[in-house]
Amino acid sequence: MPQASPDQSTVAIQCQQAAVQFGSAVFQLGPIDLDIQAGEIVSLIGPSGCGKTTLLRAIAGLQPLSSGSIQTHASDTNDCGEVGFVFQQPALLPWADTLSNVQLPLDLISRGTKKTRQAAAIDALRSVQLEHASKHSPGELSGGMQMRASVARALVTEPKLLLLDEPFAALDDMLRQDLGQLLISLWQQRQFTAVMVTHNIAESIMLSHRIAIMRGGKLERVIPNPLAWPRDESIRRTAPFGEFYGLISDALRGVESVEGQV
Ligand SMILES: Nc1ncnc2c1ncn2[C@@H]1O[C@H](COP(=O)(O)OP(=O)(O)OP(=O)(O)O)[C@@H](O)[C@H]1O
Repeated sequence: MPQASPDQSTVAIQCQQAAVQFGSAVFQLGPIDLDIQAGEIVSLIGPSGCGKTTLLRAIAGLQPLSSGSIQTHASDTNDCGEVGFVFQQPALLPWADTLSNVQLPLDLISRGTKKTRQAAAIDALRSVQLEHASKHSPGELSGGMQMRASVARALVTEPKLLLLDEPFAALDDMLRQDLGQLLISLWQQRQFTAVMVTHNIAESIMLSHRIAIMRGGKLERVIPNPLAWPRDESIRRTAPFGEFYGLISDALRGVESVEGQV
C-alpha cells in the first residue's frame, strides 16, 4: 500500500549550522538548521540570489561547507545511486537514445548486469509513460517528454533522496501541472525524500509537505503545508488552497502574518 504521508520518525537530512562562504564574495549562506524527515518533500522558495541552489548543492555534497554540517541518509552509505538530481534543463546526451540516457546512472555506478540495468531503465521509462520513446533520441522528444526522461533518469537508481532545481520552470503551465502530478504519483510508489527549488508558489504548495522561505542566504521560516496529501489539481480551486497561497505570498514579501517553524 502506498504511504499517505512522510515517516515522521526518521530524519533524512539534517543541516546543523550549515554555512557556505564564497571566497571574498559578500554572499553568505546560513548558518542553517533544518531537519527533513524521510519521505518528506520540502520546497525552497525565495527571491533570486537568496541561496536556494547553493543550499541544494550543499545538501547534495556538491558545495563544500565553510562551517557546520549536513548529514543525509544517503551520506550514510557509499552508494552513488542514493541521490537523484533533476535540473531545470533535462541535460540528456543528444547522441544517445532515451533508454541509454535513462540507463546511464546505472552504467556509471556499474550496478547489476547489462540486462538488469536495461530492465530497470525500461521500468523507469514506463513509470513516466515514456516507454514507447525508448529508441528516440532526445532531439526527437518534446520538452515535456525530455523532462520526463530526466525524471526517469533521476529515479532509475531508486534513490532515497531526490534533489530538484526548478525542474519544471522551462515548461508551460499545463505541462508543469502534469509533471507535478507525475511526481506525486511516483512519490506514492517510492516515498523518496525530496528537496525542490522553485519560484512558483502554487507548485510549492501542490508538491511539498513543508515550504522553506529563504532570504539573503538565511532560512527565514519553514511553513508546514496544511493541505491534505497527496493532492490533485482540483485542490487549486479550493478556499484553503487560496488562503495558503496568500499566506506564502505574505511570507515571501516579508509580511509578518504567519507562524513558521524551523
Ligand atoms: N560558485 C560561486 N562563487 C561565488 N558566488 C556564488 C557561487 N555560486 C553562487 N554564488 C552566489 O551566491 C548567491 C546565491 O546564489 P544561488 O544560485 O544559490 O541563489 P538562488 O536563490 O538559487 O538564485 P536564483 O533563484 O536566481 O536561481 C548569489 O549571489 C550568487 O552570485
